[in-house]
Amino acid sequence: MRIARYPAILLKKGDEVLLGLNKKGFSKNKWTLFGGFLQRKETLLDAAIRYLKEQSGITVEKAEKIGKIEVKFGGVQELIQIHVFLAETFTGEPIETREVLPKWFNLGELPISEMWSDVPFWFDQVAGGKRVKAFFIYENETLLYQDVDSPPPPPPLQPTIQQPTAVSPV
Ligand SMILES: COc1nc(N)nc2c1ncn2[C@H]1C[C@H](O)[C@@H](COP(=O)(O)OP(=O)(O)OP(=O)(O)O)O1
Repeated sequence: MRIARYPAILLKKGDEVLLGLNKKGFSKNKWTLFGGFLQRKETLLDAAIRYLKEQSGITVEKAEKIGKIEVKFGGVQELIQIHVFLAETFTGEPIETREVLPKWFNLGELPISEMWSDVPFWFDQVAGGKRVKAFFIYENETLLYQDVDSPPPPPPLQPTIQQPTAVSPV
């Protein structure tokens, strides 16, 4: 099965998140994270940052990989992998582009009815900084199946400490 990789970025400012209303494409008329199809020779992070800039005018220097959302549509031999990044430090003001209308939403007031139906199953976790891994199956626009998992954070990197070798008494 073909895998389509989509880097996407959630920008957070206090209790608000920036979403984009897509004016065209697969997610037309839906509010989504900023993102799109991964191009050749790009890392997921570089592409997520690029899409945010292109679609909203906002610049971020760093973002944390926080989720992997997999989506399968019935009858389509393709797995959509949305690689979600979270960013909380940015410069610039959102500007409308030809493709996307960006808008800040309070976390308690998301436009759920105008978002993909999988979003309520993982959005709060990601916005709260918790890692998430999820798999969804759609039939057309109807969500048929969901499996949501919250993997524990990776262990902190430990410096390798060389244990002193025991000296045997003479
Ligand atoms: C179908 O399930 C989806 N769920 C969620 N939560 N988000 C999705 C889904 N499909 C796409 N997205 C996200 C990925 C991106 O961040 C945006 C825009 O995606 P879209 O596929 O519309 O992107 P385009 O670059 O416009 O691609 P096309 O030109 O191929 O339509 O939504």
